[in-house]
Amino acid sequence: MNSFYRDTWAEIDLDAIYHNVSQLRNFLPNETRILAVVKANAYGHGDAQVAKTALEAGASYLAVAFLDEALALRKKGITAPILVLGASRPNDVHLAAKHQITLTVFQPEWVEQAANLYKGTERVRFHLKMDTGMGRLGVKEEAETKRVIELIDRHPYFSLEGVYTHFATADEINTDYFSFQYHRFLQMLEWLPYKPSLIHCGNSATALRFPNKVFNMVRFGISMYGLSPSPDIKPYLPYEIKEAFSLHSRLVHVKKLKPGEKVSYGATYTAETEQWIGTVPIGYADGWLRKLQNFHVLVNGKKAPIVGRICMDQFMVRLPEPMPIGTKVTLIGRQGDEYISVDDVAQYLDTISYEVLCTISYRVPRIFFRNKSIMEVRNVVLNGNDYV
Ligand SMILES: Cc1ncc(COP(=O)(O)O)c(CNc2conc2O)c1O
Repeated sequence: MNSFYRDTWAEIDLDAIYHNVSQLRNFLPNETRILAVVKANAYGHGDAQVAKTALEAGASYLAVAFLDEALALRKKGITAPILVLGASRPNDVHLAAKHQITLTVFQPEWVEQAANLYKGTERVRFHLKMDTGMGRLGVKEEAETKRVIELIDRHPYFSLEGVYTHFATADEINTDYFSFQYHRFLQMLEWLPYKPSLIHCGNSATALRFPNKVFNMVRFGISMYGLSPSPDIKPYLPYEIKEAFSLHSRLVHVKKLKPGEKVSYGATYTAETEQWIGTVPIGYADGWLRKLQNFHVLVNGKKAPIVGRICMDQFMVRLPEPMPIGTKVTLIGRQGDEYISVDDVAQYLDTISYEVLCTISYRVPRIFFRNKSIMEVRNVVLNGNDYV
């Protein structure tokens, strides 16, 4: 088990991941498959570890953003089907074939180029992306849709396994645009000369709010990590989900400031009274962003304000009382009766939980807990990303 040499770490509760996926498994009809979205290092939680846990809990498909992420999972021994949700290059189709990775298609020209370039005899699976109103990727017209399918079917080793769309507003209270996209999807599905085996449209919000509108597979992301797709729909979630991510550090320096003394770059903070200041070894290069100045962390179960500018690798807090070096600091998570959620950090930053999670950088080692005990430590700084 490799270690780390700065007292800052993230804790990933894989039991929470297992709980969230198995709850969805019980919530959905038995025939509806669960695809676990593990792109962006599983939203910062650890791609292979989350993938394995989600598969144990009932997921049967995985999804990533681009081909490199899929190849990385294969290198780490993941053999389950993987869908690349984003664009890929026609000349990389041989890699998808070799590693049994499913690609998203949405341009006739792409399929034509891939068919001309691919000389292998291994099967390549595709999911056709339909743009029903997300305005990002996908076919929009009947002619291009039929052309893509015709070109796939014409190739001896290409096969259309799935068709899908993505909703722009499934996490909003108002469902007008959601309904517009859903009905557009129904219309566009009528263009297909046949129904592929997998039809999917639902992200977490759709799966949890409209389980009867997901066809036969859901793409489960944010709520697998225990977070509501948005604060607005949190009261309407059908069952309890558990946050899997927490972030911790330890005080490395404690000092008493006299009135008038300053803290950090720009000397923007001035002690008005005699007070105790602690230094915490995590900064914006770890994804703990400068805009979090004046937010708070937890020390000895109490809130401690972040004072002065956040530095690249450290920040300072005003302590409620003198504390020893090594005192645990919780930036996201629980101490006693106090809790700082990913959503609290997102709200303070005027962003969303997804971005907070994905921003905690590779510099922060991840400690993985399963059955409430440490199963591994992943330190990318020291061991690179190939560490399994
Ligand atoms: C195509 C697609 N399907 C499913 C999901 C999972 O959604 P969920 O995490 O809400 O369950 C995403 C998330 N994609 C993004 C989430 O934030 N920005 C994105 O591009 C996605 O892009």
